[in-house]
Amino acid sequence: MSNVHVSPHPLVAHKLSLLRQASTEPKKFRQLIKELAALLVYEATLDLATEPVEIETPIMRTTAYRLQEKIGLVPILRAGLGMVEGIWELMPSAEVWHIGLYRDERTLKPVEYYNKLPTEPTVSVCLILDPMLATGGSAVATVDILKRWGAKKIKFVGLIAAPEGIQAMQSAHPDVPIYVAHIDERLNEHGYIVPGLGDAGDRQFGTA
Ligand SMILES: O=P(O)(O)OC[C@H]1O[C@H](OP(=O)(O)OP(=O)(O)O)[C@H](O)[C@@H]1O
Ligand SMILES: O=c1cc[nH]c(=O)[nH]1
Ligand SMILES: [Mg+2]
Repeated sequence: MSNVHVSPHPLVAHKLSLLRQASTEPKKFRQLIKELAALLVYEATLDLATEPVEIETPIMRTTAYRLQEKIGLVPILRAGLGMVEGIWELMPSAEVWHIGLYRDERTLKPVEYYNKLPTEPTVSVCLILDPMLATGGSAVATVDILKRWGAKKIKFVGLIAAPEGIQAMQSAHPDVPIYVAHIDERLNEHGYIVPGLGDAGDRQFGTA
């Protein structure tokens, strides 16, 4: 589990408790996803490389540090979309590359329906965004796509994971660190995370 990071932050726990509640309506749900994504990405980017840059403050010339790496945000449609905005506010120069996958309700296997990655990787770090890591099928498929594309450094940033999803990611892609707010108990017979929060896409987009 050394590559799995569960946020220790009390604000994350607090906001997650609000997000889980069935009574939280879509507008509030979207706001919480945005805020949680920003808090989690702070933890997921602690090891990004910086480089020195000479700058002029109003007082004197000095050496400051700027990000050296080009970051790509890769939201898995639909539910991952809600995580983009909060992170983009912190990293406005990040590129956003969408991957469209839905989980077949019967087989629980991911079905790809959208991929508009350019032919060559344009970023040095890819942050996959998806609130839910359930069986792990969607996350594993997205890492497969990004690795085939040529991405070298990939991280997964989510909100709630099931032990089954962590296990699947770690056996398929042990090199990809996982950042989440919480690891829940298990999956139910429909592949939903228990206790979870229900369907993250439906709850954001009001389609339940
Ligand atoms: O780990 P897995 O078992 O693959 O499940 C997780 C996936 O399921 C949800 O997407 P869903 O298929 O509901 O699509 P949606 O975001 O369009 O609602 C979720 O946002 C993940 O992408
Ligand atoms: O609990 C789950 C599992 C998959 N997708 C969701 O949105 N929620
Ligand atoms: Mg869904």
